[in-house]
Order: sequence, then structure tokens, then C-alpha cells
Amino acid sequence: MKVLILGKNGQLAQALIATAPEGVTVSVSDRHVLDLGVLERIQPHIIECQPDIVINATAYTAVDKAEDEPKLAHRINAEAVNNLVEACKKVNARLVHVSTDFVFDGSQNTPYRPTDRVAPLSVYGASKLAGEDAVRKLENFAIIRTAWVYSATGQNFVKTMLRLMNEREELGVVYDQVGGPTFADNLAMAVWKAALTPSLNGTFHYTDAGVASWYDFAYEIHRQGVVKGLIPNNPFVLKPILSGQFKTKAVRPHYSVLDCSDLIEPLNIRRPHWTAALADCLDLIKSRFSSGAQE
Ligand SMILES: NC(=O)C1=CN([C@@H]2O[C@H](COP(=O)(O)OP(=O)(O)OC[C@H]3O[C@@H](n4cnc5c(N)ncnc54)[C@H](OP(=O)(O)O)[C@@H]3O)[C@@H](O)[C@H]2O)C=CC1
Ligand SMILES: Cc1cn([C@H]2C[C@H](O)[C@@H](COP(=O)(O)OP(=O)(O)O[C@H]3O[C@@H](C)C(=O)[C@@H](O)[C@H]3O)O2)c(=O)[nH]c1=O
Ligand SMILES: [Mg+2]
Repeated sequence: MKVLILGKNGQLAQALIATAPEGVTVSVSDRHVLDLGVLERIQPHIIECQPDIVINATAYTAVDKAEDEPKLAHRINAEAVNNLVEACKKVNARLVHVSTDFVFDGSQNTPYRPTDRVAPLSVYGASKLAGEDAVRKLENFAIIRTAWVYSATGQNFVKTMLRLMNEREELGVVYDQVGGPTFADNLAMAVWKAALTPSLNGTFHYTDAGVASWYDFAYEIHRQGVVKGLIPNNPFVLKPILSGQFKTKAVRPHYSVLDCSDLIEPLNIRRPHWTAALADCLDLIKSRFSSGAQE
């Protein structure tokens, strides 16, 4: 089984590479091998690789910047995906594609199922939805929507909080956006299972278990960070604030909890609670820090 992973240095790509199951032959294309912005390169590259399965772990993920660069976000998250779909058709490859909770507007107050109404609030969300729509033209695909991804490598909320909690004595974090924090390593396990289950076709959700606001998430990062010696045990004030008190270019959904049962039940996926997953990630960050690892 030949699996082509698109993306190398991203959070999910790194986790997929680290957890590749035995028996699969993995090849990885980073942006130097295949820049997805150069649309006409996509088809020849896929034809050259002849994969059985393509896992697209790439995306334009800068949510606020996308508001200023809508064309680029659309090119990477939608047009490139459309070309990828055409290429997969040519070589008869299964495509596993990753999408986001930001396709929803957050107006629901029960966990979103894959079939619930989509209505993105941001350029990023709209571009990812257009990418999903392209993938749904294929016969053999799985779209995995996830949310609030973090890992020991790369840029994410956990790393930002650790930095700010080391620099400041006070921090405001929004409590009116509620979702499902997800450790990239756990997401990667779910993506591998989905990739290697050919009968699984359609749109699915995976996040770690439990729900949190960004404030809850930050509170737990601080609590565990202090216990693990990643944050000094100094007086520190974490203030719960409203989204309106933290101005961002992009509008984010107030509620984007994803119902993952359609994926985790048939595939028997173990879904750790986000607080346990956070502990795993902080342990990794700590071991990288003490071994002097640089990014
Ligand atoms: N981060 C999050 O919180 C969430 C992410 N998602 C989705 O999960 C998936 C993985 O996200 P994540 O790993 O966090 O993303 P990262 O931002 O960590 O990584 C982005 C990846 O996209 C690649 N990439 C970006 N632009 C190009 C380009 N022009 N050509 C080739 N490659 C490019 C990067 O390539 P390279 O490796 O070469 O640098 C990198 O591997 C995405 O589909 C994202 O939309 C969904 C919900 C939440
Ligand atoms: C740094 C910071 C952020 N915030 C808020 C802003 C925002 O509403 C929220 C999260 O901020 P971030 O910019 O880290 O997260 P953001 O980039 O919006 O994360 C999103 O990324 C994309 C790729 C996705 O697909 C989503 O699932 C989601 O993970 O926290 C604070 O309230 N205080 C702070 O000090
Ligand atoms: Mg971000």
C-alpha cells in the first residue's frame, strides 16, 4: 500500500509521519517538492508518485491573515484541492482530506454532526468548505473535520500560551468560544485508521474528547504547565474575556463542538480526553526542551 502524505513540517504531517503503521510505504511531499500554489504541478506530481492513497495534510491555516489574503487561502485550500481531486481520479487513488470546525457558524447548541448545516464565518472557513466540496466529487474519499489542533512542534495555541505565560503576569482569554482541543498525535491515529479503511467514505469528525472554551484550555495549560515546570509558579492572573474584548480580523464560531460518533464508533477509535492529551503534549514539549531540541 503506497501512501503519499502532502505536507511535511505541519503539525498533522509531522504526527502522521511519526505514526505511520507497519506495512505501508510512505512518501512525503513538502512544499519544496510540490508547492500547491503552482496548480499545474499537482497532477504531474501525483501521476509520477502513483499512490494508492493520498493524505492531504496541507492547508493555508493562518485564520486572521486569510482575511487579507483571500485569493491565496482559496488557491491552497480549494483550487489546489480541486486539482488534487482530478489527479486522484486519474491514478484511481483514495483521498483523505482534513477540514475544520470553522465551516460551521456556531449557532447550534448541540455537537455538530457531519451532516449539519455549514455556514463559514471566515475566509479560512469558506476556503476549507470549498475544498471539501471539491473532494466530495470523488468516489473514494474521507474528509475528517477536526478542531483546535496543537502539537509539540509547530505553531499553536498551547505554544503561544506557554510563551505568554512565561512573559506576562496577566492574560485575557476568550470564554465565549467553545470547541474541542485536539492533539495532533491523536488526530493522526484517527486519520491513519480512516485512510486504511477503504469502506469508510464520506465526511466525518474527529476531536479529542470533552469540550472547552479557549479560556478553559488556557487555564489547564497554565495549571499543568506550572506542575510540569514549564511555567514559573509566580502570581498570575488569567482573565476570562468576551470575543469582543479580543479583536481579531476573522470572526470565529462561538460553539463548534464536533460529534465524532460516526467515525470513532465504527472504527473503534480510542479518544482521550483533551486534558489527558494536553498532558502528553506538555510532556513531549518538556522532553524536547530538556534535550535542547530546536524548531
Ligand atoms: N491547526 C488547527 O488548529 C486546525 C487545522 N485543521 C486542518 O488540519 C490540517 C492540518 O493542519 P495543521 O497541521 O495544523 O497545519 P499547519 O499550519 O501546521 O501546517 C500546514 C501545512 O500545509 C503545508 N502548506 C501550506 N501551504 C503550502 C503550499 N503552498 N504548498 C505546499 N504545502 C503547503 C505546509 O507545508 P510544509 O510542511 O512544506 O511547510 C504544512 O505542512 C489542515 O487541513 C487544517 O485546515 C483543522 C482544524 C484545526
Ligand atoms: C493569543 C490569544 C488568543 N485569544 C483567542 C483568539 C481566538 O479567539 C482564540 C484562539 O486563537 P488562535 O489564533 O490561537 O487560534 P486559531 O488560529 O483561531 O485556531 C483555529 O485554527 C484553525 C486553523 C482551525 O481550523 C480552528 O479549528 C482553530 O484551531 O483565542 C485570546 O483570547 N487571548 C490570547 O492571548
Ligand atoms: Mg492560528
